[in-house]
Amino acid sequence: MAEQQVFSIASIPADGVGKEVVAAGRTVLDAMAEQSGGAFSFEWTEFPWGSEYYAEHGVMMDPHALETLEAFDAIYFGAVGWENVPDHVSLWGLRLNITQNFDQWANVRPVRFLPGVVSPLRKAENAELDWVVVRENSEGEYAGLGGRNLSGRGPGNEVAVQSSLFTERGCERIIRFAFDLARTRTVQKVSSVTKSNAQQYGMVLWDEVFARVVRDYPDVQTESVLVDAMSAKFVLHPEELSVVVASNLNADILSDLGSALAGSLGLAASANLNPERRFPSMFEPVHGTAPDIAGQGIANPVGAIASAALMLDHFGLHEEARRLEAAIEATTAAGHLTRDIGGTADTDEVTEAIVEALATSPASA
Ligand SMILES: NC(=O)c1ccc[n+]([C@@H]2O[C@H](COP(=O)([O-])OP(=O)(O)OC[C@H]3O[C@@H](n4cnc5c(N)ncnc54)[C@H](O)[C@@H]3O)[C@@H](O)[C@H]2O)c1
Ligand SMILES: O=C(O)C[C@@H](O)C(=O)O
Ligand SMILES: [K+]
Ligand SMILES: [Mn+2]
Repeated sequence: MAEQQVFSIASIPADGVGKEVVAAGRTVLDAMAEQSGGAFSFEWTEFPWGSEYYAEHGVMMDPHALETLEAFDAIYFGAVGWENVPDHVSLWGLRLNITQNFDQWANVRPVRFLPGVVSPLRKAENAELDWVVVRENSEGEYAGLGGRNLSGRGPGNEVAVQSSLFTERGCERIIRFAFDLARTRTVQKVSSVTKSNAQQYGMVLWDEVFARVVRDYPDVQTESVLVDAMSAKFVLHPEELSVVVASNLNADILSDLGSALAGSLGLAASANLNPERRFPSMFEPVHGTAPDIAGQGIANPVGAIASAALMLDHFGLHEEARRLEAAIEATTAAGHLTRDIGGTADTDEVTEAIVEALATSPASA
């Protein structure tokens, strides 16, 4: 028998529904390991970092957290943000602390339409819709550059500067990533998104890099679209999309729009990748902590479980990743739906249904 593959995963459920959906994802992955008959398994270490940790320690994560996390094969993340901590403190203290320090510069966010889930898009009824947002995840509007109270102008006159950073290397690596991804897809097309009519420095640089990189991929269709027009295109002509590459903030917004069009924020998966594999990559649902429904056991676990499928891909377990995606589809098709997508099932029921769907499809390993 082949040697058992053991993957060590740091889980950081953090806050709100993050805890509920990470628990669901772990249940599913452990069931898959069990079904593999010993071919692979997951060694979990859970970290208590997040807003409750902040209340106790005054920091979002342990001061040595990054050193600790470096040893893992991957990070499985929930969501961060709660009312006791300002959102910019919790986000920078946890999610962005990890993505930026581990140079997880490519954030892959597929927009997937699932059987049995009603989309608010009329087009979804008669077109095969399937696209992926590639988010630049290391610079742009999230460079963290700026400051407040620059010259002590006195009460009522405060000023703040928030600068974007665009580097030629940063643009080039994410644009090439988008093209390489497009080559693996049925429709080989890359749509580049900026706002370069107004943002005349950084986003013009992005456009110029895009125009240069395009020449290396003559087999791939391309377009350059302004972000306001792209948001309309998501709604009116989504069938024309395959890979959509955009800066950090623009892609953040577009990916929530994409999830909503597919039916709910609770469905969308994401991978924060360090493609060089110098650091661990991090897998998390696109959504946040959903304070309005947290603690009730009704969160949609599909986004987190589909993120686990992206993690399986990262481990090289591609057939298992496809098997998990098929199990998610079988589950929604059979009507196991949480409330956000019009059903009545709770988190555990959907999770169990996915585990059962896996049990009836043969393991590949
Ligand atoms: N990556 C992250 O950790 C991340 C992402 C987004 C927001 N946040 C944080 O989360 C907090 C809440 O932010 P928000 O309200 O803007 O966005 P949100 O994604 O938490 O919630 C927006 C809406 O989507 C719904 N929703 C989200 N996930 C769901 C799920 N799994 N199942 C069913 N419904 C779901 C919520 O109930 C809410 O109505 C803030 O503190 C914010 O900073 C964190
Ligand atoms: O933009 C962020 O980093 C927070 C959140 O909105 C996300 O999509 O991860
Ligand atoms: K998240
Ligand atoms: Mn977001």
